[in-house]
Amino acid sequence: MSKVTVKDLDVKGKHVIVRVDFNVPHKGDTITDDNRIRAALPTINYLTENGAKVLLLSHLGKIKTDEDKAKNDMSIVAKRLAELTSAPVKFVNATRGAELEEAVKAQENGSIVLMQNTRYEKGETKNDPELGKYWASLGDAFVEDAFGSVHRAHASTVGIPSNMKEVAVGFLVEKELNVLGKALNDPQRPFVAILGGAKVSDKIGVIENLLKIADKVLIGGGMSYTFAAANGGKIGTSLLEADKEDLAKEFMEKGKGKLFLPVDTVIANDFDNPTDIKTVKAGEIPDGYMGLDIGPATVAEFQKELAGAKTVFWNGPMGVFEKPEFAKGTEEICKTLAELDGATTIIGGGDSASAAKNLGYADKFSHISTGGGASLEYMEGKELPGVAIIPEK
Ligand SMILES: Nc1ncnc2c1ncn2[C@@H]1O[C@H](COP(=O)(O)OP(=O)(O)O)[C@@H](O)[C@H]1O
Ligand SMILES: O=C(OP(=O)(O)O)[C@H](O)COP(=O)(O)O
Repeated sequence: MSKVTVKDLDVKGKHVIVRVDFNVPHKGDTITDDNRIRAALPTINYLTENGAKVLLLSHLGKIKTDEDKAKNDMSIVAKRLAELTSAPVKFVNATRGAELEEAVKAQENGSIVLMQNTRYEKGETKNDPELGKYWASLGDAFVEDAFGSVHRAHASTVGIPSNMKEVAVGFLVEKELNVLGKALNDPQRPFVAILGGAKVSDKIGVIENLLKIADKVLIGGGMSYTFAAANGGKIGTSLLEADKEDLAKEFMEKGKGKLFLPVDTVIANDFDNPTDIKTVKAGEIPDGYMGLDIGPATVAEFQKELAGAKTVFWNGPMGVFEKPEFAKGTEEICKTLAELDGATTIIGGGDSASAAKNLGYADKFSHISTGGGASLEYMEGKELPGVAIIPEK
């Protein structure tokens, strides 16, 4: 079974609304990573080259105050998009009303209108039925290509397609579903998952599901200390979610033989100003010290478990990789994955994707998802509302 795709639509001369994820990191007016804009280009260019009149919708940032609005003006994305595509791009500083409607009406075949930030509308994140219906009225067809946002049931991701007949996924969503879907439903084995990051509570669903599906689950990062504590280890002032210790115990019980935890850890006396850094065995952290990275013995152990893997899914750094003193574990794991022979290697967005990019290994991975939250929810086995709303062929 596969979803209706943009290729199944007759788009010539039609107004096609495309929900993209242009939620790009930016400092002031400068976009610091334009990957999400580039990732949407195959769909955008296909549509313009085939004579569609394209209306692009996206959110940018989280909008609570007027200051948030000013900081997340979509016009900065319009400028970058115009540099990346040969189709004409018109930015409309409105999310509804005459200016937007007239700009859409005046479109020539093969042109693009990019609307202001969808979250300038309060009804967007509430999936206000009136808003979804109104946006749907601006087009003849709808294409869902915002993979990073398909776990959100918002007016632009779910409201619009619920009000339209001609709906499809774009090439980016199609590719993400193919790669992640293969790992989840029919992985080449051995399938090894590496999970890190700060908190167990953010990763409960994914640990649970991957313990069922993967052959091995390797756990590092801040969340590994809750497991160490649950094992009766000493963890000093490391990150601890005491209310998740029982769950960690349950995971260790269920995952016997396939769940691997750090055997050593890099510790420091202070997070902000570490003056004493050393490596100790896991569960033997002295009082007043905190664990901030996996140690070299853990790297070696994880490398052993990764040897021969045919599918790898990685989400979450192994330590506080933003600080060079505690980045080694994440760097070594990233390098190991980049060098794995004949394996499908997938990064589930977020900080692990930034780490791979910063280290210059991005092109060594089979797939780096454009969605952090979305890829995690998918790997948890959850239904993604923005995908569910698009029919199967
Ligand atoms: N041992 C640790 N102690 C404190 N924070 C940690 C530790 N290991 C990793 N982190 C932090 O976890 C954060 C990333 O976690 P998370 O958001 O769950 O990952 P991702 O974005 O890849 O899903 C990073 O900011 C990193 O510094
Ligand atoms: O950046 C995003 O999510 P991600 O950081 O989980 O990849 C998406 O654009 C969704 O944004 P949101 O979490 O504000 O709804």
